[in-house]
Amino acid sequence: MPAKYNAKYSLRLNTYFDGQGKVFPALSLIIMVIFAPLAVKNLIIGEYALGLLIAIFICAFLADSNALLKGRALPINENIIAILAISCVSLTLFTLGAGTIFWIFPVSIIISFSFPLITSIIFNSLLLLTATTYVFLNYDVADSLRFFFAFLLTACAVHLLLRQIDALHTLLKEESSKDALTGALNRRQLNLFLSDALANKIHYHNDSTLIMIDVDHFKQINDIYGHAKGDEVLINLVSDIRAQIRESDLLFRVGGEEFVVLLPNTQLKTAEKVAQKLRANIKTSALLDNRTITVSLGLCATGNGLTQTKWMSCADKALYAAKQRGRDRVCLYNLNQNRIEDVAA
Ligand SMILES: Nc1nc2c(ncn2[C@@H]2O[C@H](COP(=O)(O)OP(=O)(O)OP(=O)(O)O)[C@@H](O)[C@H]2O)c(=O)[nH]1
Repeated sequence: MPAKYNAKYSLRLNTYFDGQGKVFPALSLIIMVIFAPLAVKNLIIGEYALGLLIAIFICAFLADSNALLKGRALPINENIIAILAISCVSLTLFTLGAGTIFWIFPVSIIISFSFPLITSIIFNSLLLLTATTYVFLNYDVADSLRFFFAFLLTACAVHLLLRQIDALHTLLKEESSKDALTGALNRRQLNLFLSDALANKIHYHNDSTLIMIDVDHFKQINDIYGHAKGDEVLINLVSDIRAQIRESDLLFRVGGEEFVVLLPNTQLKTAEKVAQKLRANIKTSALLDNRTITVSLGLCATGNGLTQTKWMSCADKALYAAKQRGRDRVCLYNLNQNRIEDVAA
């Protein structure tokens, strides 16, 4: 996956929504409604320290939520927010008494949803320790045990639920990034990776090369052998290309019988050899019994001032030229001289 997906947001709950930052602002509204009156109440009854702590927690949470909503880095570390929340509910429990013990549960659930597993175990253990200590000091051992296991059961149930959500989320992301027929990455992914490759060129001067591949006379294959056989050819073609390229190279399906291979950190000269290898290999592969299938390929490497659209259009022009010049060949778009050249076999 491109770095874009993970870089900005470390909060678990937010990653389910692709970092759109809408979950925490909603939570902050709920926290305002619940915690603001509690802060005011404590200040009125003279519990200034607790009142102030709750007010600080609300402000910190609002600041982070606002940053998430605007797509900025968190001004206050999320671990500090969690420690503030734990301190607030624990101190409230010790100050206002057993009636406030119920707040431990929603705070624990929010922590589980927000933090990676190990961090949430640490924070929840802290919460459990302080609350059980309160019950033990004010009630008896049996009540302490009852509370301890009720909390543990809640935490385990939430954890199991989160594992399911995580698995489904991963599956959904994978499915939505791939073409259903061939399993190649889809066009949306191509746009993300192209912009990463262009950024790489701008910041680190690393070249990448785009190879556009189109099956020759594919309509004939469909017409003669049927659509199902045509599909089979596309599936075989993808596994054939995959077998020829490196792990770090990326294969996308961008149209019916049109594919793109992105070779990150690869200069044009190397890409020319890869393209010729792909062409020769596909020609000799048994993609469809008794029939030789060929492809035409268009190449374009990153250049200065290149945009995503221009990059794709130059590779497309090279592919079009390869078709025009007789198919089963590789052409490249020379950005320096703005012209299309044949790539020697
Ligand atoms: N089997 C199958 N066929 C598809 C799929 N997507 C598009 N096609 C077919 O691919 C064919 C593409 O035909 P054209 O664009 O005319 O290109 P071509 O016949 O390959 O000719 P050249 O590209 O000029 O060599 C069309 O007949 C489409 O119906 C698909 O998912 N499966």
